[in-house]
Amino acid sequence: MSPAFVLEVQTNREEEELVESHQYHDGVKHLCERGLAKVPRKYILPALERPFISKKDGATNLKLPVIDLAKLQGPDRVHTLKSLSKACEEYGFFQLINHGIASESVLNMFQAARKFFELPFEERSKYMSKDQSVPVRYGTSFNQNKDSVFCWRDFLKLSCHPLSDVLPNWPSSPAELRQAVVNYSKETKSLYLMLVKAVLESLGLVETAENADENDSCDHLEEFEDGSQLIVANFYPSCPEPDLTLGMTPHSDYGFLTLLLPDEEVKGLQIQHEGRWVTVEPIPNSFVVNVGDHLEIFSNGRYSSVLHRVLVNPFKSRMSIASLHSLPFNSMIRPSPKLISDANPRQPKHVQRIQVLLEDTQIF
Ligand SMILES: O=C(O)CCC(=O)C(=O)O
Ligand SMILES: [Fe+2]
Repeated sequence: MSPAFVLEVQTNREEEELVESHQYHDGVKHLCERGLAKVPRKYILPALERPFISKKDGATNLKLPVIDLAKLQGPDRVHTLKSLSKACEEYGFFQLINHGIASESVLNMFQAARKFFELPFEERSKYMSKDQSVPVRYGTSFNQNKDSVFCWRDFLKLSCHPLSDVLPNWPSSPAELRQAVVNYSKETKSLYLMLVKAVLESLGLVETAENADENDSCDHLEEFEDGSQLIVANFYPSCPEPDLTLGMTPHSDYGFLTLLLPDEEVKGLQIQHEGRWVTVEPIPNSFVVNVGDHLEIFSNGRYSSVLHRVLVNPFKSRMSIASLHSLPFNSMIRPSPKLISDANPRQPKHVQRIQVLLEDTQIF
């Protein structure tokens, strides 16, 4: 074979890959709409990273520890705080029931997000951007600018703080989206603040509700009130070969807490627990809440930001809505001094696990 011929074949292949990779950047939904019988090479994970490599993986469904918000606010608070602490230490996850957010608000949020994903590609693609700091971003995979293998997910990310600044940038279509996200983000923010208060209390950083000096606990909460909030709508189309790819590859969330509404009909979220992948069984009308990297750092490793991932399936698309919360942009996240002691020294290893970092958040 002449060198010129080899070069030509190589160039053609590179060109093909370029054309292909452009298609992949348009998202999985767009790709599936054109009909797919097989998973394209770009989404095929190396054999050892595929979802069903071990028989044990995913064989068990897991009922996460349940925290009842109504009990957290009543006479059972101290006992419930202990359960909260145990869940954050042992699982990094819990399900929150009786959360008080109206089902209408949840439904409207899901419906608006679903309608967004159903818009023609030209409309959705207006919000594609490489810039991670923009207040609205439609995209695909985990980080499409870095991933060598893509995951089977499209997303819409809406920055929610401060609302008055970001709102004019949010998609104007579908018509109901802005109002649905405003309502939902306000409700999840106040729920998050209740949970943060409980978390601080469970770590012994504020006094129990009955004894607390109002001003003292408010001081602590101010930074959290002004914190960042990102709402992420995830869409995972059904997949012809689900054992070759993942909706989201193993990751931990960057913030303090994530309040997740998983699809109630379609399972898919798996967490790493006791050395294996287990599938979360969502309880209807509840949130799945997880500890993020910033809380792991802040708690000096007492609470765990646990790896999780998402399976896809050949039958049905899946949706989830995540609300990720942390301190304001540019804040320093470091272990609370009260949680560092000779017996529990500062744990630098916990800082290294951060995988998704808001660009301006410093961690040291
Ligand atoms: O779709 C899910 O159940 C999980 C989504 C997730 O992990 C995330 O958005 O960070
Ligand atoms: Fe996550």
